[in-house]
Amino acid sequence: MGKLRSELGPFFRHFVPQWRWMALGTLMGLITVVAGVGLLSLSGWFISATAVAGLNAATANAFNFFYPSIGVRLFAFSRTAARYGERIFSHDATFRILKELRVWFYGHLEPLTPGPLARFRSGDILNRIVADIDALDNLYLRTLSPGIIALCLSGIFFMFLRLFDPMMAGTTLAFLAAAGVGVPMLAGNAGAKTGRRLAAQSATLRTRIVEGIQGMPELLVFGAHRRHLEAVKQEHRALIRSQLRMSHIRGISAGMITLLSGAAMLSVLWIGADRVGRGTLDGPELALAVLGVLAAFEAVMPLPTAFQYLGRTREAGRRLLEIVNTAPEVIFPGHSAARPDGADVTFDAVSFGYTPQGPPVLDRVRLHIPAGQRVALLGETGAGKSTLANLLVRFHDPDAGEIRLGGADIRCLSESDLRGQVVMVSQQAHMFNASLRDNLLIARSDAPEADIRSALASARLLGFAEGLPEGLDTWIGEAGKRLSGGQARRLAVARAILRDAPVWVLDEPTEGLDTITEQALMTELLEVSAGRTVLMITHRPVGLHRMDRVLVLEGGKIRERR
Ligand SMILES: Nc1ncnc2c1ncn2[C@@H]1O[C@H](COP(=O)(O)OP(=O)(O)OP(=O)(O)O)[C@@H](O)[C@H]1O
Repeated sequence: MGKLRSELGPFFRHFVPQWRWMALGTLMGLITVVAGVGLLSLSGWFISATAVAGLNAATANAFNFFYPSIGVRLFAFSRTAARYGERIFSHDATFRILKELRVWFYGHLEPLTPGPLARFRSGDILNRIVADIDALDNLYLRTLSPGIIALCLSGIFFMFLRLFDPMMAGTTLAFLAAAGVGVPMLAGNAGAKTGRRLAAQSATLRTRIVEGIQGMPELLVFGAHRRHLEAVKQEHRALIRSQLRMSHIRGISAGMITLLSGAAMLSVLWIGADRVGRGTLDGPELALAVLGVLAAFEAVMPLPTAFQYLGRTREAGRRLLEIVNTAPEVIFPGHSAARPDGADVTFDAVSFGYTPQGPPVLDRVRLHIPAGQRVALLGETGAGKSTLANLLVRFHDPDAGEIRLGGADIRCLSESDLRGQVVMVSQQAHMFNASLRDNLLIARSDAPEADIRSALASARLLGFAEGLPEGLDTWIGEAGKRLSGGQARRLAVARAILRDAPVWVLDEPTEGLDTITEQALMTELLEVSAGRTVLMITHRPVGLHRMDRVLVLEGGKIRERR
């Protein structure tokens, strides 16, 4: 129970704001089953009473057909209306809760980027935010609400039957308890392991499929697509085996409920027949009780499946909490505790390593870039240049030392203040599956057309953009696939230009460009970056002579190039 609470408890907090819709949905569900019981028992009583009354001309004339037939119509109508209302309110509540949960989960994902999130595969994260959150609908829609409905209905029906005969009422309650508590517990136990497996297996399958689609060109070129397909098939087979087992459990528990409802009817019929024989109950009342019992079992019918899938829901909850409970590497203060005075950048004895065991990537790095100075940073591949850039935008924090911007420790700056000061063009700048214009507007959503065009012109991309079929509104495809590598790079540079921040970090901005475009872009970059503080990581000699300083990162330390 304690484990259940720790696995699912954190999610219930998000249920509270929706309690009105949830209560309304549950109330409607209760009215539906009560009306079902009323409809069937009253109809049974009405038909039998009419038949009995018809046996004798005197009673036939005195029999009131009017009120019972109104009652039947009323129950039929209210059942239909309440069922409709129940679907609307309970689903509305569920979707609102899922929306809340998704936003909450996304809020926890953001600070984990890129550090701790790198441990997870993107398909897996997608699965958590979509399928695992969807699986939580089981909690209210299939467990909590039907559970409350079944409990209330059992109580109401017990009190009602007691009016006719306590023994019939007690027997029915015992059968309802067996069907509403016993069978769900059995189903819950039987489905717990498989349910957990089911959640894990569908996550693995989805992840593999997403990875297969992302890596399709590689798989095809290296002829590994058949092997990949075979792995997908195997995972699919395992998933089907689990689903089959869950279907068996579902079938068996539905059969058990049907059996119990039949046994309950027979028992009530048995007891009732005895009462009719003794004259304490009349025939139509017996029909009322027996058919009422049949209808009452509708309330417990959904419970075994809900409990059977609780294992899957718990696994989904565990997978979500695994991310939610991961501590972010970097925490920004809500408000800046200091204001940068200028745009000079200082690395003060900064050390950093990705793992505590290995040698540090940066070892007590000292670097001061005065405001407005442009610095090139060279170094062998793997030397730690991108790491240094990532520290400046706080993708990670140093293990030791301090990074200052305008004299202020960047850890004192709020996220928006830091982002407003430092812009980075990373090596793998992501292009969104949107128009070229939208890809630029993520840098400055209110940028006027003139600024967008000027940024594109500076990045040597305006001619190309204007030549596209729909100009700047042309869709650039998934991850910018409809752009060449060099065009995507220039678009990333155009973004930085549009952002207009005082400090620029450019991680190999001219990588993938031909020499002429590279030289033109460098010239333009040096022009538009005039007056800004620039840290440019590069492997290429182009434009180095026009930088204020050229530094080399080697063995975790920085030295001036001679
Ligand atoms: N997220 C990470 N987790 C663990 N190690 C990492 C991570 N990112 C980089 N490294 C390691 O840190 C070291 C420095 O990497 P970094 O990307 O900073 O080098 P770089 O100088 O920018 O290389 P390149 O010129 O090839 O881009 C490398 O040994 C790399 O394997």
